[in-house]
Amino acid sequence: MQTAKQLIDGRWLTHVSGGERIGQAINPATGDVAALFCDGTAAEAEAAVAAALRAFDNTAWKRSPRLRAEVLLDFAAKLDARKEEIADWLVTLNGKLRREALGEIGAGISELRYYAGLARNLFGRVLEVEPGCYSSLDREAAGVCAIILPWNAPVTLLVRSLAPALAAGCTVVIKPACQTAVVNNMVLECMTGDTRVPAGVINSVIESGADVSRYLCESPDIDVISFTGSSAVGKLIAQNTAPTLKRLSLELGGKAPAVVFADADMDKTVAGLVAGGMVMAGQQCTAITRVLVEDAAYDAVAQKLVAALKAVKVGPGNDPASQMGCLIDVRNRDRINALMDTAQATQRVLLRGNVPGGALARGAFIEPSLVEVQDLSSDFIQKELFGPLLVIERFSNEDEAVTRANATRFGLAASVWSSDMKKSRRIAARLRSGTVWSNSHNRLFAEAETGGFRDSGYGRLHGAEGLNDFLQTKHFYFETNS
Ligand SMILES: NC(=O)c1ccc[n+]([C@@H]2O[C@H](COP(=O)([O-])OP(=O)(O)OC[C@H]3O[C@@H](n4cnc5c(N)ncnc54)[C@H](O)[C@@H]3O)[C@@H](O)[C@H]2O)c1
Ligand SMILES: O=S(=O)(O)c1ccc(CO)cc1
Repeated sequence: MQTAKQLIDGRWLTHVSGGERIGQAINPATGDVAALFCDGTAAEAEAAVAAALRAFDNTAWKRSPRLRAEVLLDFAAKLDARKEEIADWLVTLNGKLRREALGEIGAGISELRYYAGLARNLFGRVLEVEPGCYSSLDREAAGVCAIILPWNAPVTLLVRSLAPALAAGCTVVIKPACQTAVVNNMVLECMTGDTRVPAGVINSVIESGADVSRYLCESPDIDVISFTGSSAVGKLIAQNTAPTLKRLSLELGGKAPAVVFADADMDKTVAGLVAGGMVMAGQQCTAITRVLVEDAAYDAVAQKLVAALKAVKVGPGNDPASQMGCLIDVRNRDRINALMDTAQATQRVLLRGNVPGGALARGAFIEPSLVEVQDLSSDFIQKELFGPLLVIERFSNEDEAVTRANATRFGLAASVWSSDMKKSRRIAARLRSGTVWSNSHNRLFAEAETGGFRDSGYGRLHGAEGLNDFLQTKHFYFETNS
C-alpha cells in the first residue's frame, strides 16, 4: 500500500528518531483504507527546520532568481504530465469530483508558471537621497517559511503558497493535512527530482496531531508562516507565534453571501448558486453559504433553488455522472446531518438533504439542503458549516442587503447577482470581503490576489502581492563620493 513519507533534507524518510509511526488515510467514498502515512513528531519537524535553515543560509538558492524561475517552470511541466494520476488520488482521498480535482491541479500549474515569471522581476529601488548618497531598497527572501495546509484542496492550496515562497527565494517546511498527504507528496515529487535544487530547500512533515505544527509556530528559525485553514486555528497560530514575532499569512474560514437582486437573470443565477454552493460538497472556503434574495424575487428564487438542489446527483467522484462528491469523512457527514435535525426543529427547512442509502451509505455522502433563516444571530448564519447546506434570507433594499451580507465576522468572498452593473459595483464597494464576483462565483486566477477581511485572515495570495509575505525590504545605504 502507498505510504506517504517525510521529506527532510532531500530524502524521503519514515522518521528521524524513535520508532516508525504509521497512520491510515481513508477513502471517504467507501470507508476503506486507501493509503498510509508516516505520522511525524517534533523530532521530524526539528530536522526539517534545520535542513531548511541550512539551505537558506549556506546555498545560493536565495540569490538565484533565474534558477528558481527555471525550476518552477519544470515543476509545472512535471505536474502537468502527472495530472491524471494525481487527480485519481485526489478523488480517492478527498472524495471530490474528478473534474474538481483536475480543476485544482490546473490552477496549480497556472500558479507555478505565473510565479516563475515573477521570480525574474524582484526589482528593488534606488534613490539618490543627496548628491552621491544612495539608499538602495533591496527585496530579499524573508527566510525559512512554514506552509500549513488543510485537506480540502491539497494541490492548489499547496502550490499557491509554495510557488511565491520559492519564487522569492525562501526555503520551506510544509505541514500537509494527513488525509491527503499522498497527494501532497506526489506534487512535491514533481520538483524533488530536480538536481539543481539544493537539498533542504523543500521539506515536508506529515502528522495526525498538532505537535509538528506547534513546533513550527514556536521555532525561532521559522520566519514566515503561510497558513490555510480554519479561523479558530489561525487565531491559535497568531497567539503561538507572538513570542517569536513571525510574519503571518492567514487564509482562514469563510461564509460567503450571494446577494441576489430581482433584476438578475433568474435561471443563470440559480445555476450559479448551485454550482457556487455545492462545489466540493460545500467544503470550499469561498463557497456560497448564504443566499440573500430581494423581496420581489424571493419566492421564485427559493422555489427554483429547491428544484435545482434536489436535482443534484450525489455520487462517487470518479463516476462521470456524479454532480457532487462526498464530505471528507463520515464524522463530518454526521455533523451536517445533525445540523439538519436542529434546523428541522428550529427553522423553516425548504429542502432536507438526507444520507443516501444503498452503496453510498458506507461513504461520507449527504444530499444538499436549503434552510430559511432571518435571525442574523443564528448559528446557521454566523458559523462556518462546511458542507452542502445553504441558508436563504430575505432583504428589501440595498442598505439591508449590505447590512445582512456584512453581518458575520467572516469576509472572504461574496457575489452580487443583478443585471445592473452600476448597482453591483456600488454594492461590491460596501461589502467587507476580500473578493466580490458579479453574476458568477468562485472565479479564481493566479494573477488576482485573494484573501480575507476580519476573521477570514490577513495577507494576500495569488498575484504580485502574493510575493509580499515571502520578501523583506532591506535598506542598503552607500556613498559614491567618499
Ligand atoms: N481562506 C482560504 O483560502 C481557505 C482555503 C481552504 C480552506 N480554508 C479553511 O480551512 C478549514 C478546513 O480545513 P481544516 O479542517 O483542515 O482546517 P484546520 O484549521 O482544522 O486545519 C488546517 C491545518 O492546521 C493544522 N493545525 C491543527 N492544529 C494546529 C495548531 N495548533 N497550530 C498550527 N496548525 C494546526 C492542521 O493539522 C491542518 O494542517 C475551513 O475553515 C476552510 O474555510 C480556508
Ligand atoms: O479548486 S480551486 O478552485 O482552485 C480552489 C480554490 C480555493 C480553494 C479554497 O478552499 C479551494 C479550491
